[in-house]
Amino acid sequence: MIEIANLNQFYGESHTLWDMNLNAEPGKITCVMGRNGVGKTTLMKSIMGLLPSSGSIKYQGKELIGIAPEKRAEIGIGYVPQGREIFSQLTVEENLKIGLLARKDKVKEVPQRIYELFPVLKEMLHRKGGDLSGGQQQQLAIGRALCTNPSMLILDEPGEGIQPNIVQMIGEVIQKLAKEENFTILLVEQKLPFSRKFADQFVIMERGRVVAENTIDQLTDEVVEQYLSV
Ligand SMILES: Nc1ncnc2c1ncn2[C@@H]1O[C@H](COP(=O)(O)OP(=O)(O)OP(=O)(O)O)[C@@H](O)[C@H]1O
Repeated sequence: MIEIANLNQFYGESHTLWDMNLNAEPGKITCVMGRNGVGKTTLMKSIMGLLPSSGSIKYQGKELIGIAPEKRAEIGIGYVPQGREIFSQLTVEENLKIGLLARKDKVKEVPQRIYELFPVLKEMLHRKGGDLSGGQQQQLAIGRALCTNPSMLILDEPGEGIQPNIVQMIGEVIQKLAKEENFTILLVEQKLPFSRKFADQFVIMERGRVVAENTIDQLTDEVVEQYLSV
């Protein structure tokens, strides 16, 4: 369980997150939505400690504010950033092994489970990250995050710029992690069909604040019209 309370974040003088409160539970997919520029990515980066913020972010009861990003990975939070951030000159295997560096247990080999979830990564193990398609890179970014041995995944727009069948497959993998392995999943996703199909809960942001949250069946056309239509 992640519990965010009174979270504030500033870019210099610019106040971006305002007293944000948000909880995400294990076994569930919580989808953060909102129009462009409302602070979704800023929230994800703040949770990972990549941006300074104040307030409280507790994961499994442990306070994360003041803890370095690499320690947050050690505590069990895996991060799949917007734009994937694959190392294009490194091979698929080398990219995956970067995830292993965050582990305390000194595991040196990529767990087979990653290749079961994403068979294409095994097929392309010795290819350069930069040679992969967008969909393959997204699978690699998720695989690399899973190599840190997390119990929670944060994904920032995993479906962005990816062909629909791969987006679907990624949704199914995330759902499997939540339902079968009790992962806490917090993801930013703009696409309504994806959220409605895979999420359990939604949270809508506007100008750095949470303005609506509920179970996904309550994401009605009226709510969409009010907060998400452009
Ligand atoms: N490095 C930065 N320095 C200053 N302001 C920033 C910086 N990054 C983002 N912002 C501003 O903070 C606000 C929130 O941006 P953020 O990227 O978190 O929004 P978002 O909801 O993720 O948007 P999108 O859907 O376009 O990805 C925006 O007004 C943006 O211009």
